[in-house]
Amino acid sequence: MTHIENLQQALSQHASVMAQLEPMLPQIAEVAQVWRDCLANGGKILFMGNGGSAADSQHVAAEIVGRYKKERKGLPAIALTTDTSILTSVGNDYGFDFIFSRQVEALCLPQDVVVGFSTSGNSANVVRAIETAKAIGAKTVGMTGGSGGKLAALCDYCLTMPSSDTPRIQEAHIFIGHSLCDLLEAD
Ligand SMILES: O=C(CO)[C@@H](O)[C@H](O)[C@H](O)[C@H](O)COP(=O)(O)O
Ligand SMILES: [Zn+2]
Repeated sequence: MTHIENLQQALSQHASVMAQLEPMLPQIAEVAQVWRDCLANGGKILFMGNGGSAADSQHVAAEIVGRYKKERKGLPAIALTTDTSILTSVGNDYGFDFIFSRQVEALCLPQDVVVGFSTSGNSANVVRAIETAKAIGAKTVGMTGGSGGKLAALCDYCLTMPSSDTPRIQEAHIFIGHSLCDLLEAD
């Protein structure tokens, strides 16, 4: 396969995944309403994920605290992926599987929403943090791919992308992240 053919294949797989999101639009709108209700009731939204999904967590949290498109007041959202002192101390003292759950234990309130990005749906640190959020009584949202993994069964809401290819799943995740921010700012 030439390099151009390689790129054409990726582009066509990306387009196919995006086209298959259409039936999920009601589910995406439902999650947007959960986010809107949370923020209207004084809650905050916590995000987490590993690797590219850590970047997605920070990206979406930044749209909420800053702005997506509309001039408005800042809204409360935190990416649990950014504080290297917390990540290294909890990782070092308790283990990598606890880097998010410990922060959920410390920061999450029942009126909050906790969002886990995991293309496999099986990253142990995300799964454990979602379990902690549920125990607190917060609403939980999984952003996954493939079969949805463990998060699909665990989360109150799970948006599972119709692909098993990590980059294609992540590209769909950020489209949905932007769409949710769009609906957060809608009248
Ligand atoms: O961005 C990518 C691949 O596109 C990687 O950094 C990827 O996020 C990492 O391998 C993650 O550790 C995968 O974890 P997960 O999505 O299965 O939870
Ligand atoms: Zn990636």
